[in-house]
Amino acid sequence: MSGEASGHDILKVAMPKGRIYKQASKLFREAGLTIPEDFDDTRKLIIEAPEARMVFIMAKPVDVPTYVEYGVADIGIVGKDVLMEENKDVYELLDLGIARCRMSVIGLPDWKPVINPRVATKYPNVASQYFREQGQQVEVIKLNGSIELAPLIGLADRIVDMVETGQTLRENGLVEMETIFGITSRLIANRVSYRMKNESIQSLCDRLQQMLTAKGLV
Ligand SMILES: Nc1ncnc2c1ncn2[C@@H]1O[C@H](COP(=O)(O)OP(=O)(O)OP(=O)(O)O)[C@@H](O)[C@H]1O
Ligand SMILES: O=P(O)(O)OC[C@H]1O[C@H](OP(=O)(O)OP(=O)(O)O)[C@H](O)[C@@H]1O
Repeated sequence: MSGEASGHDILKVAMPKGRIYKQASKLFREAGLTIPEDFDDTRKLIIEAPEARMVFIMAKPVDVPTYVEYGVADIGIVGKDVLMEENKDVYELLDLGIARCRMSVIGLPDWKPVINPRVATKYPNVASQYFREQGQQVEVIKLNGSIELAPLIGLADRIVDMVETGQTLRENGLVEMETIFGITSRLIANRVSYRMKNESIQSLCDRLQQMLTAKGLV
């Protein structure tokens, strides 16, 4: 029987450490999966959930598509922002409706157009593509966090970053100029795993989808 697709395959799931994973584990539990009690507090990086027939791999969010593309994880949970930036060869299966925010162009309220403006961002591919499509030539500067600092201290004219409540913008006197796209977390799958473990992956998708629909989340 080995290698055959069945509804009982163990799924290796890449989970993003940080702000998404408590929301994701809540979703899994609401879909009826048994996730270990200490899951939300542990520092372990590989966590077995035998009753759910899953093994969780606790990854840095931006690395989730890499684990899934290489097949060391069958499926993963990741923000649309990371999917757009990383452009990996994975299937996007489901919109989980969690960690909702948006990718925007942000600047100081008195911003004036300049030739070849500098744009700071954690998402250089997203920013380059956006400004290219707008027909604007910009210099993109990659930062890894506290992106809102860049226009405040003169490193960049504008930034491309995520906005959720708008609190970070308000507290730093910045304004949202344009929204590029909306963001939620997605369930993704490795292409081979999706074929080989189709029944297990499809059954998980169905359970999650039913629960999300019942809760009106997507
Ligand atoms: N303010 C926010 N509101 C809602 N969702 C957000 C917000 N910021 C980020 N996200 C979503 O959560 C994902 C993970 O964000 P998080 O801040 O945990 O990761 P990270 O900053 O990449 O991790 P690390 O801190 O380890 O570098 C993002 O890819 C995005 O989809
Ligand atoms: O609209 P808000 O609710 O204020 O949320 C938006 C902020 O959240 C994220 O930052 P994060 O907390 O990940 O910090 P970092 O960019 O410094 O890593 C994002 O980069 C914004 O700065």
